[in-house]
Amino acid sequence: MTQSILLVEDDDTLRSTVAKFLARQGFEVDTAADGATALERLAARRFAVTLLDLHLPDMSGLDVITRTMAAVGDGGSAPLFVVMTAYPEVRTAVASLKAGAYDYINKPFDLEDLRELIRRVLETHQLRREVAWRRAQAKSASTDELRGGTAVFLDMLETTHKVAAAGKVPVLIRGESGVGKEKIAHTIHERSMRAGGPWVTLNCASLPEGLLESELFGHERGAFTDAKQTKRGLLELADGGTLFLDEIGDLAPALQPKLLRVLETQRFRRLGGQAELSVDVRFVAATHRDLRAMTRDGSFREDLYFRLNVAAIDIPPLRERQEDILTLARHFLEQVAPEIGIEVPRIAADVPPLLLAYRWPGNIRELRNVMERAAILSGGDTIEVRHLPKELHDDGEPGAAAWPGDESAIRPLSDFEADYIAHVLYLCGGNKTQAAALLGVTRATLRNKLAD
Ligand SMILES: Nc1ncnc2c1ncn2[C@@H]1O[C@H](COP(=O)(O)OP(=O)(O)OP(=O)(O)O)[C@@H](O)[C@H]1O
Repeated sequence: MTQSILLVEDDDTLRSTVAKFLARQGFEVDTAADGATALERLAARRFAVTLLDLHLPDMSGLDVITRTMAAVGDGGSAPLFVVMTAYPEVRTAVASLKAGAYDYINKPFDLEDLRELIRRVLETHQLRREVAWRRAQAKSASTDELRGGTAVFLDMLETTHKVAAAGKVPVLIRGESGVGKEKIAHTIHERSMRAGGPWVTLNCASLPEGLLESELFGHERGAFTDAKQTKRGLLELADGGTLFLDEIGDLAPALQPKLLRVLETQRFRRLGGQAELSVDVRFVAATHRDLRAMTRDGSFREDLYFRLNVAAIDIPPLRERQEDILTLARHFLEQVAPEIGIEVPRIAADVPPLLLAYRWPGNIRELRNVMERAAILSGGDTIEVRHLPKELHDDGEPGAAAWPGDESAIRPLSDFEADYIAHVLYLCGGNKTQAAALLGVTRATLRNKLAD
């Protein structure tokens, strides 16, 4: 792949000599003779390396670095600056390294030395990305592992790992609500060579069309009434990394061709902007909808569907991988117990059959909620049937049989109280002070009731 270099130098002779030399080395070279042009070029596209003179007619090279770094922000991937400085200016060189430059070379320099420096900078940068990638891989394997051991799940995981390694190929993840689409998407990012780059997410159903568009593409100052400042869109923030588009089936028809264009060209314009910006982004989309059917009724563009669907991953619903239910249930108990300050509860023998028989319409997210609620209610002891929500007793009919039909089924009042306390605690994310306030009791009373 041809690598691009931006050369910022106001001395015409030096600029043209270095530019020609670098072009002969096989680099694609772009030039700027002042700071303002350099900033424009840097905002418009990514360069493998930017060679920067510190003395520019309109600003110092240091300003160029500082402003670019500020515009990139924490999440973005910063350009690699190599500063060109006259020999007595070592202190300025040090200042530019502090500001974010990668390396520097003293003027006058030998062109061969420059070539060697650029080679080294590119190599080190690549190595750093790889180290970040390996670290992220090791971390994701140890701390936030995906749980599941059924054949369908392992198959799906194998596809995920293959897809992760497949360069920039767009991925479409399909599955019911709560099956783990976002988690799989994140796994793809973490197991890819982009792991060291940004991970950015956008829920296409979360914002009205206009806001979503400016969120994605960014806007120039004055693009619309409220656009007081130029804003970089998520596409720019995801440069060098992965952009996760959740609920892609909800993307407004007007935005579909715009997204298609970015997918195809990796180029776009900010709202109200003239300049074409280019990015290096991998797209991973997810949906619980049947996009194929949506292309037939015209609500989703067929070309966009085919473009997204280059690699597809189907996550099976939880009820189709029953053996994973108990593994996940235990996993969530182990996860939540230290968070709410209890021992990991045991599970009574009559609970697993109910967990297995239930259809889990909300899939893994619902299972996690049920187990967290039950853990709170159990107080760290044993999780019993009464700690499970009603839906699990009479599958899928919440509210039905709320009151017992005959005397033998009547439960003590304290059971209902305990259920209700658990529910409120659950709503408060386990925060006892908040739950006590809502229930109109003191924290001590709540603690006693939980201990009963
Ligand atoms: N294999 C798994 N092992 C452990 N936890 C999982 C697994 N899959 C999903 N989860 C957890 O289940 C919850 C739901 O997952 P996630 O948000 O990825 O689902 P989703 O399909 O994207 O949901 P939605 O359709 O609502 O956006 C999260 O808390 C996630 O951490």
